[in-house]
Amino acid sequence: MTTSGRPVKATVFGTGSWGTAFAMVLADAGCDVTLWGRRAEPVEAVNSTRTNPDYLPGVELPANLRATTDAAEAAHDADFTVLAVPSQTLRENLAQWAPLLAPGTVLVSLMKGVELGSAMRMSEVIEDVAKVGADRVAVVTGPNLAREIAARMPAAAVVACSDEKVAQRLQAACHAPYFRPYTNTDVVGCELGGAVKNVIGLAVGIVDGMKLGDNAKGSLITRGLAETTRLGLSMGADPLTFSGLAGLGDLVATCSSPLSRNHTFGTNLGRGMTLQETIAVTKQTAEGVKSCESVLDLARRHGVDMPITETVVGIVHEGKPPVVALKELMSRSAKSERH
Ligand SMILES: NC(=O)C1=CN([C@@H]2O[C@H](COP(=O)(O)OP(=O)(O)OC[C@H]3O[C@@H](n4cnc5c(N)ncnc54)[C@H](O)[C@@H]3O)[C@@H](O)[C@H]2O)C=CC1
Ligand SMILES: O=C(CO)COP(=O)(O)O
Repeated sequence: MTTSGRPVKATVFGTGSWGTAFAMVLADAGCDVTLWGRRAEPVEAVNSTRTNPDYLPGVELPANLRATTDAAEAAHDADFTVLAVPSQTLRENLAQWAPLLAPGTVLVSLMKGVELGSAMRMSEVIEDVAKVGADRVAVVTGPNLAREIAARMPAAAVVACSDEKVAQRLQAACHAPYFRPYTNTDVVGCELGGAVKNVIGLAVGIVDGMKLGDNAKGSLITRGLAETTRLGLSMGADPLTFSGLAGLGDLVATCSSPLSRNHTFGTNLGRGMTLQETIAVTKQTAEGVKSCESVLDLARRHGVDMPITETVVGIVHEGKPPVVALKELMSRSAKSERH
């Protein structure tokens, strides 16, 4: 309930896997939820059959969740405006929605990417486009594979906002029996954890596809977290964030799960599929494919060495064969683990 005595109103823009699953979490936590979709078909399916067959087949959605294609209707009066579109289209999408936003609404990013060109994190894009301060922007992240959440399997998550009180309000709004959110005020670290783990997930997928074993996987996860932490430190993040849900937690889930699109994308490449073939069989957003370039851009702007990210860019965008890329990664000059 809000202080005015009515249920918390949340709107989720994006009827993809995570947008729909998180709308379900909010509804199960007692919010009055509206889901906005650009296509009429999934919106009608949500309203008439309580399903979203394209993105969450077999999942029955709660009754206190309705969908619309009308952005003004969706945005009206929302306490929380949740954004769940691909990272690279957020700027263009939000520019259309910004004039419709409810005064005082908190904008919540579900996205795990970095904008190409500007190298901006999603919360920065939101502040820029919606012209709101950091205290009105929150991030939800952590080990939250949408299909598991939609099956109401247990998970913890992080809700991050520079204003702890806002994070606590969002925490209360999305705390469902199977979804346990923790607050954090380190927005930079939480966002970097999510965006970079998609890149490391691609690398681990490639190694899995090449059947290189679990030592290789453990090594990549650990060194992947080391380079994420290096980048985070250079950008003012709290290093502890990376050993939490937004860092290690998310990395472990993605790198072990066949449900992860980034991991699966990498596995297909590692098995020998070409980039074009892999893109053709990938029906949903695998953010790391584009964000590996913007993460590398960010690393270069901050003078940080990110060899695994660089290797992924080489394979995904420069046509480097995985065997060659791996050989180069392994033959880098010897270093201290603290580097
Ligand atoms: N699926 C998952 O398990 C999780 C995903 N995320 C993040 O959530 C974000 C959204 O991912 P998903 O919902 O999984 O993606 P998805 O691929 O399942 O859905 C994307 C949604 O965006 C819409 N869309 C695509 N292009 C668009 C455009 N140009 N304009 C407006 N809408 C457009 C699609 O119609 C769809 O509704 C990503 O940043 C992802 O990294 C975060 C945690 C879990
Ligand atoms: O971020 C995710 C889980 O927390 C989902 O990962 P994928 O985008 O790789 O499916």
